[in-house]
Amino acid sequence: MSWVHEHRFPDSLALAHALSGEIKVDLEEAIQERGAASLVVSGGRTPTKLFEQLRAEKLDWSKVWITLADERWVETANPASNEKLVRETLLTGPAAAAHFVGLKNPAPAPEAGADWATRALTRVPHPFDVVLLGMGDDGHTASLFPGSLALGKALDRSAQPGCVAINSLTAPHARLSLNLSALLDSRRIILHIEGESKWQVYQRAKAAGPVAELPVRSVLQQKEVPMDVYWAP
Ligand SMILES: O=C(O)[C@H](O)[C@@H](O)[C@H](O)[C@H](O)COP(=O)(O)O
Repeated sequence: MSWVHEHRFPDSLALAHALSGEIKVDLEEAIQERGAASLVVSGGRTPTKLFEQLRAEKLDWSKVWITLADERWVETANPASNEKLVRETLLTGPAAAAHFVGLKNPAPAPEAGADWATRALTRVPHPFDVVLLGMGDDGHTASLFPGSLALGKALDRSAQPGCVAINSLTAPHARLSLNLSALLDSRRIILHIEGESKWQVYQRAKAAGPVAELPVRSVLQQKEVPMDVYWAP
């Protein structure tokens, strides 16, 4: 699958150093060419080391816009909040100067908050310069979960880029996710996964099969946006 470039590292720190430098170059080039840069990040445990490296990178963060690939519908003070994770681990140090656009809003549920979040997303320069995705052992990425009733709507490539309320059958919290059209409204997608079990899921996802079974296939099988996979054991 020549469209996807794989990068394997001996450990997560080596990956974080390399990927941080890669993203820095992308953001600097965007600022140089268009006067602004945009980065979409995912939550979860995997990106913490990367965020700790990235926040210290020397670039004009005041010209960088950052948003989320998905959000759990909890208060932003809740430990499960992706916004909380990003504010505490990425938007500090030099990167504190970046502009952050969160997805959580006062709506009582993501279904009621989706339109607001979609409008908020338009404040982030797009096509997004870098979209950083994670993956679960069930093959979800962002909050595109297998078995979710809203998965078909979220994967509809004819839909306008935006946010979709989506609930997982297994993961906690109601969620809001960028739909596939929004994720592909980008110049580069990077899938950052760590651990042997995720590497095995990724190998399955690379093989042909239904996207609904392993929704990460929706970004692995597309040929619109260059894609890299960064992996460490
Ligand atoms: O809100 C989230 O949880 C993330 O956006 C989600 O897509 C994450 O990337 C995967 O669930 C992997 O999470 P871990 O890095 O914790 O394994």
